[in-house]
Amino acid sequence: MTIIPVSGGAFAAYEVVVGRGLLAQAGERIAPLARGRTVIVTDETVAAIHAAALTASLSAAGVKSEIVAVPAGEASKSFAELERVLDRLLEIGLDRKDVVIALGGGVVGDLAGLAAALYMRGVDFVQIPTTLLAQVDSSVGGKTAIDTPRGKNLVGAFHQPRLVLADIDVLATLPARQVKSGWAEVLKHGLICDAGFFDWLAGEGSAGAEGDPAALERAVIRSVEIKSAVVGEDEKEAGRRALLNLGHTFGHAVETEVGFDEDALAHGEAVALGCCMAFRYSAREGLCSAEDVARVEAVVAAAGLPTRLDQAGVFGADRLLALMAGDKKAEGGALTLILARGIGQAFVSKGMDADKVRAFLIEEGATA
Ligand SMILES: NC(=O)c1ccc[n+]([C@@H]2O[C@H](COP(=O)([O-])OP(=O)(O)OC[C@H]3O[C@@H](n4cnc5c(N)ncnc54)[C@H](O)[C@@H]3O)[C@@H](O)[C@H]2O)c1
Ligand SMILES: O=C(O)C(=O)C[C@@H](O)[C@H](O)[C@H](O)COP(=O)(O)O
Ligand SMILES: [Zn+2]
Repeated sequence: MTIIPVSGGAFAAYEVVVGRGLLAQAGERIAPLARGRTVIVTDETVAAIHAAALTASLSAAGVKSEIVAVPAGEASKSFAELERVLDRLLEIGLDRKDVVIALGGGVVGDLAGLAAALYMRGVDFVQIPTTLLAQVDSSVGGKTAIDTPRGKNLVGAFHQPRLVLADIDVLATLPARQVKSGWAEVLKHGLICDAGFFDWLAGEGSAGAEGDPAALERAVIRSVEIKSAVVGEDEKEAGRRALLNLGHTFGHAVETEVGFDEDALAHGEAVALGCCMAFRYSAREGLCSAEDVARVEAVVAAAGLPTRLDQAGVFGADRLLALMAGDKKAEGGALTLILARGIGQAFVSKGMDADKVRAFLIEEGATA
């Protein structure tokens, strides 16, 4: 078991516990945080597989729990589901000393975290991430949000969890496509700031993309270390945290354009494609080498993830550009992109020239 602290002057420090068999220990770890009552927000798929182990563990530690389950999938990051969850918390009579537990992937974590941020102006919440993506990324750092038809994560709050329990064993039930989707965010962490980690992911560590638990555990630990360091320094994305958005300006626009249909394109797949696009754009600007681009594409493809826009569908350049202009990193109407001088050397690039980005999108296969 590994404990990674997340701390920054701006928020109360908490721990991310990574290891095996943690669901069975959840009750004793959560009991000191909860006066006696918790509500587990989960999705219907995860509820059927993992909720019983959690409720048993809570009950053994003397912690009462109720379950609120939303439909599985990105469509649950909506105003309608947020309202339904908040109404259930009110109906249950949760008070300010009680705790919300998010048991699920990034969808549940983002939705339950936002509900916890809003309920009675904020109650504590614990993240128990059950997808690889949620363990390496979404459960850490306090970004919570829902989507709107105008774009991803446009309504949300920063609300840090009190505790994160990343149990590697729960990943055994995760479909292979979801493991690969989470792997994209792992690769992203290497691409941002750790070339040695990326080398390991490309070689020996690549077994993680196929679900090997030992490789997954190491990938989760290093990813959380990287994310914890960035978030501790810049909780609200005033600067350096934007690096964690590598691949997301392109990726979120494409996800929005496919109507948040994760069967067509899962979030991690969009990030994989977006990272390849960010590297190609960087090479086009003379910032990184063609060799770096080829390596990134090869490692992404070897993990069974998309590298090119046409693998996600047919898109209009102007429509993608308009969606990118609505990205939260845009300033004064100008796009911000996360670009790279090489593998492990990402940087924030503000004030991008929209005409250049449009020309690039057309080169990438978007229609004029
Ligand atoms: N807040 C952040 O910092 C942050 C970071 C990255 C991604 N995100 C968000 O996370 C979301 C994607 O999260 P995700 O990829 O985890 O998707 P998800 O939450 O939709 O989970 C994917 C699928 O796996 C199922 N599932 C979850 N755990 C399982 C398990 N152990 N066994 C079997 N099935 C399981 C779910 O029911 C779902 O059908 C996106 O909305 C993205 O925007 C947020
Ligand atoms: O934690 C962050 O910061 C990230 O950017 C992590 C991303 O992987 C994640 O998808 C996040 O939800 C994107 O945030 P957004 O601010 O671009 O909506
Ligand atoms: Zn992401």
